[in-house]
Amino acid sequence: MPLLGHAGIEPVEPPQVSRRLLLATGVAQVRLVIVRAADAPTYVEYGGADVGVTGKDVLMEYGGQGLYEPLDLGIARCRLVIAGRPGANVTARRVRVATKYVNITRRYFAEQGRQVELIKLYGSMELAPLVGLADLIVDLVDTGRTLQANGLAPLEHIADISSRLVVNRAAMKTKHRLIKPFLARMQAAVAAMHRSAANSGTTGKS
Ligand SMILES: Nc1ncnc2c1ncn2[C@@H]1O[C@H](COP(=O)(O)OP(=O)(O)OP(=O)(O)O)[C@@H](O)[C@H]1O
Ligand SMILES: O=P(O)(O)OC[C@H]1O[C@H](OP(=O)(O)OP(=O)(O)O)[C@H](O)[C@@H]1O
Repeated sequence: MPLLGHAGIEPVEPPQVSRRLLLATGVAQVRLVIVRAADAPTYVEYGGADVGVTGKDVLMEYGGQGLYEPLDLGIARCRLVIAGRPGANVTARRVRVATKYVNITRRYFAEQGRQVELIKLYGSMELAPLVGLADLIVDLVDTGRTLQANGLAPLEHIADISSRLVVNRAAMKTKHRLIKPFLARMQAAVAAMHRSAANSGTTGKS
């Protein structure tokens, strides 16, 4: 929201309070669509929204070639890792891995020629190794506090994650005159955020 504000886009009612999912803004041609992070690529690919914001983890899991990804917003930074009990045997012949990122996980292990059994979960992955549901998990880590609180540790790094701006391919062409200056303003807002984070000694995490 602060980055959008920087780019001159403010919703007329605060989304944290409103129950509306389609919000008017101060700019006549721009409305805000409120969806779950995991649904953002679908809305943008199929034209339910021209532009979207979502995590790189979501985009990697979604896959496909349907979206432009012109800007790293540099917020919501974290890492996608394999985690398990410290010292867990990650090269055992057949390990069970619990995650909501089944596509990423399948790809990652297949590229390394490692055989795994995937268990799809929708959240609280850290619980799975504690109750013997899985040997390993694939999940996001920021401070590491959630892993630590559950007696787990990061074992392998898969990817650095942050929020990205995505754009519908057709809209990029047909609404170029609206989208191009918007992208430029968002880019300037991200640069300004990084400058002020550097000056105040913070990292730009959300
Ligand atoms: N600890 C974290 N630090 C930084 N960014 C994070 C962290 N956890 C999640 N994110 C980012 O926020 C996005 C949404 O988070 P998460 O996957 O936890 O959604 P959720 O809680 O399942 O949301 P919903 O229930 O609305 O679907 C992630 O895709 C990721 O990019
Ligand atoms: O390393 P930490 O700083 O502890 O952050 C990691 C936690 O953050 C994310 O969960 P989130 O808080 O988004 O909750 P949810 O996925 O269960 O909704 C992720 O799934 C981890 O559980």
